[in-house]
Amino acid sequence: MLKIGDFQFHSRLLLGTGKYPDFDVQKQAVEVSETEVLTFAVRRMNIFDPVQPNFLEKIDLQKYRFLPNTAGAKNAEEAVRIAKLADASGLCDMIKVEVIGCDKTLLPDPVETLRATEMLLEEGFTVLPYTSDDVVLARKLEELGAHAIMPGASPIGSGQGIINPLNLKFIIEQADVPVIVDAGIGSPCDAAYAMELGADGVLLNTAVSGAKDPVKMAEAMKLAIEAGRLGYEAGRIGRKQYAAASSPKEGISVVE
Ligand SMILES: CC(=O)[C@@H](O)[C@H](O)COP(=O)(O)O
Repeated sequence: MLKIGDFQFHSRLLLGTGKYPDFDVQKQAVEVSETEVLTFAVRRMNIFDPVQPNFLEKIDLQKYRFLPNTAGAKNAEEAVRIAKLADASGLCDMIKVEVIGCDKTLLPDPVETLRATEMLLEEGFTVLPYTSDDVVLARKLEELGAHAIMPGASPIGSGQGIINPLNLKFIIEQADVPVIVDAGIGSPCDAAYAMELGADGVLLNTAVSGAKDPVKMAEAMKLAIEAGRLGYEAGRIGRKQYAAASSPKEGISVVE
């Protein structure tokens, strides 16, 4: 079970809703992924305009928890404003703090992310900050009271996978709240790797929505996250420099 604040989930996959070829493919991908948490950028979703087509019309709203993000915010005050807008829409169970500090890399602004997290916690939100893979910043976010920490694997939409597994491992080891690896996942092996490192979940979007077959990829991601988690729980073997025979001869009398 993945526990974030007051919520509990069977699925450890948090799925983004942007950039699908069309709403029908998106609906199928969401269903096949078995995700229980959908995330979307408040600025992109037509939550207040009933005339505009909206993906949310296609799905059973009761089946999901919503994690809107504050994409577009350049500072903490803007993030809080966007979060309140999301809250007013009724589609905000938790809020993902996303304060981008660099337009080229879309990496988060650490100072404003910290401030926004503090302000939103004071407002009573369940807060999941998207952060870089900075170990100290992750600890500070947790100390503030963040309900989960979401370090990036690599830049949003880059599909580069996990660039710094060591930092992710450090963040996971020190955290007492869930660690959700967010952004940059390119393929199922990246998602499985994140889970094998001990992550509690994975948030991804582009790897599914941009795949040649988003529905198949959604299923692949689901399976990869399950496999990675199982592998983590099973405990992998240690790495050795040299070979160790799979069928040891010790203790067996061999007739030559
Ligand atoms: C949808 C969302 O929240 C994205 O900002 C998120 O970070 C996913 O990134 P990828 O598209 O790289 O999976």
